[in-house]
Amino acid sequence: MNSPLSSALTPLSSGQTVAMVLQKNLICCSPHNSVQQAAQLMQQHNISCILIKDEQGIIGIWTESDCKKLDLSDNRVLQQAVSEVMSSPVLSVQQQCSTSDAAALMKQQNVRRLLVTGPAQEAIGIVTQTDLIYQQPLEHYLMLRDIRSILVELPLLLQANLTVAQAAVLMRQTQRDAAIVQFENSEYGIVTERDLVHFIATDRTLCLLAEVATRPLLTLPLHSSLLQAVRLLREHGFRHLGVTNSDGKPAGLLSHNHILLNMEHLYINELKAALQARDKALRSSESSLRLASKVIEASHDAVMITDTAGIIQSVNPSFCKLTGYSAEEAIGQTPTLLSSGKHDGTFYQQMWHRLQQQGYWQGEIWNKRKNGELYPEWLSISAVRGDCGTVNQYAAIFSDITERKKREQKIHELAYFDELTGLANRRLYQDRLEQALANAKRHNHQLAVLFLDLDLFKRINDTLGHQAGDDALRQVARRLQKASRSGESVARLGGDEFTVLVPECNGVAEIEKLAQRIVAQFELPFHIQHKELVLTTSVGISIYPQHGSTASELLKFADAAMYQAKESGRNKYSFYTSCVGQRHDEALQLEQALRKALAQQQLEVHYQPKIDLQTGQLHSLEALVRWHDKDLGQVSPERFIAIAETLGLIQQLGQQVLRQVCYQLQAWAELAVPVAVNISAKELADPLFIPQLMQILSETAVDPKLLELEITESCLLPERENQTRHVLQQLRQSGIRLAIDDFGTGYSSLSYLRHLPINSLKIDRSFIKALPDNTSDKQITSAIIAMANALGLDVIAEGVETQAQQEFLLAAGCQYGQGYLFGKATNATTTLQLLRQNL
Ligand SMILES: Nc1nc2c(ncn2[C@@H]2O[C@@H]3COP(=O)(O)O[C@H]4[C@@H](O)[C@H](n5cnc6c(=O)[nH]c(N)nc65)O[C@@H]4COP(=O)(O)O[C@H]3[C@H]2O)c(=O)[nH]1
Repeated sequence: MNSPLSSALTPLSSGQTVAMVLQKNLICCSPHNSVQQAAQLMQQHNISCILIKDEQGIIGIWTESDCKKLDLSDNRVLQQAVSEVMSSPVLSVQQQCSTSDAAALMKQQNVRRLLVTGPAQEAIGIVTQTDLIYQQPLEHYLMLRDIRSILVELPLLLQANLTVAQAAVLMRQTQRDAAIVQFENSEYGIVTERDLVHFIATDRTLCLLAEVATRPLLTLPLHSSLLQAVRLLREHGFRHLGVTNSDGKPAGLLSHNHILLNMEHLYINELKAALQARDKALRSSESSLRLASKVIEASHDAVMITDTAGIIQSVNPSFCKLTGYSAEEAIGQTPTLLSSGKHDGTFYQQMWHRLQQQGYWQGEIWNKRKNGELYPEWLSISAVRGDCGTVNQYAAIFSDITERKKREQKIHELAYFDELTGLANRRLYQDRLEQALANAKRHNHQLAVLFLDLDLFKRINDTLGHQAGDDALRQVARRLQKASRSGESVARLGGDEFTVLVPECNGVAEIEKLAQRIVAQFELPFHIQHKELVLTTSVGISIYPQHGSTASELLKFADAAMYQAKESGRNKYSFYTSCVGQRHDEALQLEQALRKALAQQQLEVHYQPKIDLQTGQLHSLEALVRWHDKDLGQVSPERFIAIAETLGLIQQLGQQVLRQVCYQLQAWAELAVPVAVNISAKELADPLFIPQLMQILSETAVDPKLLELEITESCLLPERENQTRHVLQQLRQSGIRLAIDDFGTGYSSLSYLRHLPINSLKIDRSFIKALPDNTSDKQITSAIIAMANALGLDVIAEGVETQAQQEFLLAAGCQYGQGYLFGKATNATTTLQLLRQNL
């Protein structure tokens, strides 16, 4: 049923059936009964209709409103058989019929009552429009509205001298179910359809209204609420009410029916509004749905909707992109389409169990793309329930987590592996060592730790740059892996330090072989940046349980043994002995003493002369730092300068030397002797170096031309070329001279030096040492001197110890020399004497 009423009543009386509201007192009469007899029965039972029943059952109905259809002026009509005036057939509904459907049927058939039948089609009662409407929650509507709010029809006003029959005619003609009767004394009464039944029953149809009409008329003012009107009607059991205007005159007749019809009208309007609101809500939820589907469409996550049997109903574009299947290929299939085969039946069973129990599952799962590629995904599945709570669908949302897993793997690798070489890092090595040690203790076997440090690696890093250094470390890692056997683990602890762990060994002989294999790996040159370089390593070895019983002891002792190997000439291996340990402790002592010496400015500068080879005259001095510790004695600068560099103390040390030299130059002002100072690469790279040097120069008022800075080739890192050139230019512009120290030991070419603002080259003493006998050294030295001269640079030979060396150098064109032949470095006082003699 789609009538407005049924729509109106459906939501308001949902769930109600006719059986709940019907009137069960069915009064029947025979078709042969007269109209008057039927009316008498109705009056007797105070009912508004009577059913006409024969042997077959109910054949018709006669109601109050049928009375006015009769010509009551003819008395014979009262004796007419009711079957002649009844309505037939009687419309009926089943008792289970909903009140809304019944209301709709009444409206459709324009009747006010329906017969209600039971399961065997037997008549069990009557339901009227009034019964139905009274089931609605009317109070709220009635209370809020007054009588004026409904259309009160103008009353049919009948004079009291009319007969009942005349009144019935007028009522029929005007289609009224009641009329106001006006009496002579301005009093009002009423006559209704129901009264007509009574008049028929009592044979008073020809009486005057003045005699039979009900009086006085029950009235309420227009402004009264409808609720008051309904209550009054119910109270009196009336169905009509006079409505008076402000002067008390009857302005209308309000019938029970009229109120109910209006209520119905109101219902419909209310319902229309409710339906409109519902439609609006629906539209907005549709637009929400559209929005949701757009979001799903645009989602970067793959979305797959299946029915409860797991059949794929829809997928979004990301699904197609991720899996490689088009929507057409996927829809209608089950998710096994994507199954990787990596998970067993139990996995999926648990997933479905959880879904059924909790309506939700999420986790990591491997699936397969259309091209067969397996990939990990993060999957969330939710059960989608309908309004009544039953699961209608499953929604699966997933994303490819390959990249995330790679990142996690990378993080894991970074935590345990060395990024540069791919070897185990210190942390992993430490873990492995602890584990191996526990194992060795449990099974009573030996274990060895080999500690490696590349010899002079810093030189590669410093002269060829970090890229070359990194290349070298990678190649070393590969060679160490080649030298070690399975089970032995190679790690890089940082810098140029490597370790090899032998978790189980049978004594020194076996480890010695491994150490030899490692050293041998370094026999062939390394190819780094198109250069062939020879790298060597020093290896220190400690063994459990002979040398130590904890991981830290074993590492410490292997490290100490490595130093021992280095000191005994590099490219060697050395087993730990207690005296090695002693040396290691000494290194620590040295560190502490150096810090103290710097803090207390205990370092002293000595001066070694540089001689003009042609004249034999002193040309200038080189400042060389000296440190005498009261416990350690005289410590060689090579040793403590290397320590100062690793401990980050070199800037402090350099500052102290420069300050001492400049104050000395100030003191020797009248001698105007140039002094060269060694500057390490780290000092030169320090942005504070120039400002601090300038500060010292201005503090001491020393002529910058008297100061020469000796820098090694390691200061000239190709990767810092621009910065270094800029610093050197600033120094040159201020008048300070620049020399390249230890020339020939690094990898810089003369053509490269040509672009730098330098004044002189110092040939490393290793080339001078074997002169003039060693032919290749002779050739190298001569070439350096010739090229330096060609470039307009001064050349000075270091470590000149013999007359022969001096003669060779002089013959080769070298202007200056420095070495024990001319004098060792001496303190300032002794140097001053020398200077005076020279003058
Ligand atoms: N065998 C031999 N050796 C000779 C001869 N003539 C000079 N020497 C030594 O050669 C080194 C020359 O200094 P270097 O090459 O700059 O090498 C220096 C320099 O690189 C560094 N150094 C010394 N003083 C300083 C300083 O104040 N600052 C910095 N950064 N480094 C310094 O320590 C290195 C070693 O200094 P020293 O031990 O004083 O060693 C000095 C000097 O005593 C000789 O005829 N035969």
